[in-house]
Amino acid sequence: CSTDDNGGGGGGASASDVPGAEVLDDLDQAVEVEFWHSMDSTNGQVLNGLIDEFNAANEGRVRVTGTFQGDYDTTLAQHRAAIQQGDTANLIMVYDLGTQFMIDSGQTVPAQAFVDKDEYDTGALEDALLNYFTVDGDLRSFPFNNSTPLMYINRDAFEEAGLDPDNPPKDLAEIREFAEALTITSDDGQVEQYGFGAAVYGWFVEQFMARAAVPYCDNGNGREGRAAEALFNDPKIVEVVEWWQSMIDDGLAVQIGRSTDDAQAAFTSGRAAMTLESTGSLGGFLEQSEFEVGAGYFPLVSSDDPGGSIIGGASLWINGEGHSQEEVRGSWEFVQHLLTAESQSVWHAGTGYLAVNTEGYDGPEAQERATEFPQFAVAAAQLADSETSVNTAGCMMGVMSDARVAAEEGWEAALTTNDSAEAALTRAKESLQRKIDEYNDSVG
Ligand SMILES: O=P(O)(O)OC[C@H](O)CO
Repeated sequence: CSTDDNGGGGGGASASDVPGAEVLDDLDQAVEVEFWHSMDSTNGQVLNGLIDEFNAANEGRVRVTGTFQGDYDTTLAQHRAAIQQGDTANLIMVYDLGTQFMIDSGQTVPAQAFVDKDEYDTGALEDALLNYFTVDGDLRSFPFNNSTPLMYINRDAFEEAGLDPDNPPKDLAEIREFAEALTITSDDGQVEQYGFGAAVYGWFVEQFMARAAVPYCDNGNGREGRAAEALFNDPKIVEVVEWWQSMIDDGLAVQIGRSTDDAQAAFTSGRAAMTLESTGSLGGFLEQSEFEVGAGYFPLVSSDDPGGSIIGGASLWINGEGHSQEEVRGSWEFVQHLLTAESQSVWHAGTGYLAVNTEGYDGPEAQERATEFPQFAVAAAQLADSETSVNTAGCMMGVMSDARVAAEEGWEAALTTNDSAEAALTRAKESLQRKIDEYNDSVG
């Protein structure tokens, strides 16, 4: 989560001082490329299809082995351990929160080195994404599975409740209003369908703050200098957590906890008629739901918030340290395959992730999907509607993954103890401080 016009205050290595920055013209021997990623289920199948296609076209030259390493946190943790052991994969998918760490770690060949060497045309790549992954004027990683968060609805449930599925709720007050109509309780008092249910997921805290135009961390969201403090105990988030609590207390929302898998299951099983998730869940939702799935913009906290959303998902980093130049070249060739218009059409249509190469939207798979399911256009429209600002760029901080965990802990504590939302979030913020300080001391 970085933008060049925001200065890249977090700093880090430049394109020229990262190991392996010399990119070969071509390959003169066959190479194996180990690719660590976090895509499973529907998305994993689509990715495997793209890997197989590349391998078939490059037989005897480059062979990519993709391995699912677990969720984003787990993959990054494995990568940190691999750095210590000098045994990193050639190519790694790292989520938005790992961006600053990846830059600071100095293990990767900056994407810019490949672009410059091969005069690779980035013209078709989504501008907002290029901007997002550019720091100090250099593209640092390649966008691939990028997203914005959406409000998902069960269109059948909306129709049964007399609600218009083409107009999903836009803010917290409207979600509550809709949930009152959607919640169904049986004669014996059991809730058969909750109006709403979503995970206590720190990504949503980051997104609610962006939509309300408040920064997540200090020093211009970490872009004017290193972020030294998280700000997620902002009154806007206090309001979200209090609202969440009241939705559960009033029987309108199912209490889910921090598992996004549980939240997805609550939605696809019909237990919750509205949820919050990434556009990258759209393909899976369509596959797993027996009802018609609808999608709208991620909600505002209150109707007068300006809106905007932070780009989510992950990007691809090519490790240079400890790898031969042939492997680096092979990794780059595979990345180019993933970024073609043809691959992006398949990827977007299969998963719901943005087509990072915007020509992918014109591909046959993407066109067919768009005709059948207009929901596939919502994330791109939301991105286009988001003004680039320090808030929609997101916080740049080396311990962002710890910050997300702390925010979730504070939010969950407010839901499960007698602590007020403000007290729980403030305590969580304070518990994070030592990690921020230690990280900043370690990178100077
Ligand atoms: O579910 P994804 O891949 O869209 O990622 C969402 C968040 O950006 C992860 O930090």
